Amino acid sequence: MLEKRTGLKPISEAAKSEMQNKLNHKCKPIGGLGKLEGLAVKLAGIEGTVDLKTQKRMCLVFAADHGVEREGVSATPRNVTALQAQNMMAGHTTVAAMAIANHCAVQVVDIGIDADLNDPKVLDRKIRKGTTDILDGPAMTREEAEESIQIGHDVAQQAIDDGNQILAIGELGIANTTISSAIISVMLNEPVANVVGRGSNISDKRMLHKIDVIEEAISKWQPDATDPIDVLSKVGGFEIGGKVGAMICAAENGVPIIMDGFISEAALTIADGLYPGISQHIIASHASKERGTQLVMQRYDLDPLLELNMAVGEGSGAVLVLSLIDAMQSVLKNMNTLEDLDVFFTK
Ligand SMILES: Cc1cc2ncn([C@H]3O[C@H](COP(=O)(O)O)[C@@H](O)[C@H]3O)c2cc1C
Ligand SMILES: O=C(O)c1cccnc1
Repeated sequence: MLEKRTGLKPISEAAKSEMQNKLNHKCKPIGGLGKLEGLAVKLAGIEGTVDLKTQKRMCLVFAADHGVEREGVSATPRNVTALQAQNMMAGHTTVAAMAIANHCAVQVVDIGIDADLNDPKVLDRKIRKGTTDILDGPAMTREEAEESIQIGHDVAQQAIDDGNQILAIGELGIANTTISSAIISVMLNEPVANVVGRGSNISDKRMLHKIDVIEEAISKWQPDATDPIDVLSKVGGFEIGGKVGAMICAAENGVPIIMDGFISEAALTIADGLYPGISQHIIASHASKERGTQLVMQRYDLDPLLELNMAVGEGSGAVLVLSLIDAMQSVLKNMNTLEDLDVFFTK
């Protein structure tokens, strides 16, 4: 199913230089808006126009459970995934609260929660009730890995067809910083200890155990870094596949997609393995507190806009970037140009 895709919409170099030119003519020092100028230029390149379309936005939150939670790698048990999924659609989690402040809709997608939710607000695209414990077997079959990507693609396409002009992606899944570390370690060929972090705030002792668990799983199943679906199936998670599919779909449609923290980083390594260069279509929001973040950003030539020391996930960092995008829209619309005011630089 992956081979049949049409390909990513090319980045418009013309729109990028037109946007930079526009910003250079605003009545401010050249480059004065720093990374915010890069953000506007990148958005123009993705959308293929300087008339940015950003008003209608949605955060897609892929939620799933993980067999490896049984190994004691997290600060809470797995039932928090289901609890937070419903709490989120009621408007009361971190990303839900921040989305309200940023005029962003939130849609939770149950792609593998280990519970019967029966909540009409949660989109039911469950593959199965959580992955296999990666110490007992591969997390999922190859078919399930492909299905997870297809679901993410379908859900993102629906969001775009419904008129959303910009997407943010988040997740829920107790133990998903463990599997994200495994994926990043394999895809970047980095020792596990260089990428792993404290997730939802675990102790030193638990973190050492987390490293052991990941190393054991990688050595047991030998995921092949040249085959991203193999990596996703052996040490991945359903919500990561969902994010991969959403990234691919957005890039095909020329719709900007804002990644969140560490779990998005793991998804990016898989998406880039399938579509090299896809990071040009993706906005990096914040630098997650997890250790591997800098390695991922460097590898894919990304420069996160925010450094807030956050470790929540859910899409919280991605949604915060919407306020920066709104600020740039206002700059583009309301600021005078140098010519309007007869200002010239002498340097
Ligand atoms: C109360 C609570 C709310 C959360 N919201 C997001 N996460 C985040 O933490 C989890 C990943 O961390 P780990 O790999 O350490 O389990 C995911 O559910 C992620 O969304 C939460 C975690 C907790 C505990
Ligand atoms: O960086 C993240 O995305 C993250 C960190 C801790 C817990 N959940 C997510």
